[in-house]
Amino acid sequence: MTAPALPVLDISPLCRDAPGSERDRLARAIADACRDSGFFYVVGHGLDPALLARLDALSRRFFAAPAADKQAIAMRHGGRAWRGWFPLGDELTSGQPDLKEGLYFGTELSADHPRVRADTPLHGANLWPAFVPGLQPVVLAVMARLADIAQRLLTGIARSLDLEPDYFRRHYTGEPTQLFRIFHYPATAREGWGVGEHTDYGLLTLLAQDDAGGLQVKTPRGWIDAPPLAGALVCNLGDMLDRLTGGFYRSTPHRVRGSTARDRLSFPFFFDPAWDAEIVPLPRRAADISDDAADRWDRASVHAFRGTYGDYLLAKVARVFPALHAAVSEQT
Ligand SMILES: O=C(O)CCC(=O)C(=O)O
Ligand SMILES: [Fe+2]
Repeated sequence: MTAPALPVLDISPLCRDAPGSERDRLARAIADACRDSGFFYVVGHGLDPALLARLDALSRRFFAAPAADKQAIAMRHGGRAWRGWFPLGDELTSGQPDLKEGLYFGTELSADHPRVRADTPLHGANLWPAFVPGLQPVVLAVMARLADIAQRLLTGIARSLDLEPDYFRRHYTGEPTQLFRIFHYPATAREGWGVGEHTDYGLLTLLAQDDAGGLQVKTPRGWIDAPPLAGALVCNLGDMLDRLTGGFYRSTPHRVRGSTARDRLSFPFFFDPAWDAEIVPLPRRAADISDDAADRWDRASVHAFRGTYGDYLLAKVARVFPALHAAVSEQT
């Protein structure tokens, strides 16, 4: 395997009681990575490889099942919670059908949670496939671990911006919005993208991937591959860090090649601000907002956005799943 072009950061100083000097050194490396491409690998994160291997095996069992079985948990059954399975071609990340199928999960909320009772979109219970009973505990365990890693990583990002380490947790991620997806890119002779060019919507994405490869990142030096690196997670910044920092840190466009020779599985986890958090620039970043709407993949300025993270996310979801969004909106 050739050495990856993206930096590899050992975040273990954030996961144990490391001396301040070690954390400062890591914060400087985080700042460099965030100022450059906004994509980096993390190691020393403590996610148990055996747990990931189990997730991989169970996911393969799910996707290998006939479509009729998978239909039992199709996203339309998830209603406004936006959970469940969607088939190949249903998601339009950048206006074109992606060559992937997938499972959507989020924070597990029961029917008596106030936001579920209020019919808040994207809130509710997950849908679990009865024919892969082991998936539920494994997905929930992986999500809990990734949330802890993301929260710690945000303390490093805060330090890299000269903020108090718990700045993000205090202001944005005390009650984070968390989305977890399992994507299957079947080997196909069809022309197209596995996922079209886009930026992620929230704060941080942590991605585990199998060894097939296909993820590509738009760096200041052009498109490069982000190949799998054993034991590492890929981390990238989302639109909300771009918005909060006035463009000092950017959400970086990326895409996934359509799989040709073999299938690919990936496991992105999105760690985002609280649903009702108002997203305004950080105190010392408001003065020098640099807008890049003209260069962005969707020509939409993240800096012109006003409102809560929930508003932002919902508008994005409506664009990538227009048919489902229309159907779900009609039910209300
Ligand atoms: O599958 C991947 O490697 C990336 C997926 C992705 O970019 C996303 O879901 O936002
Ligand atoms: Fe993405």
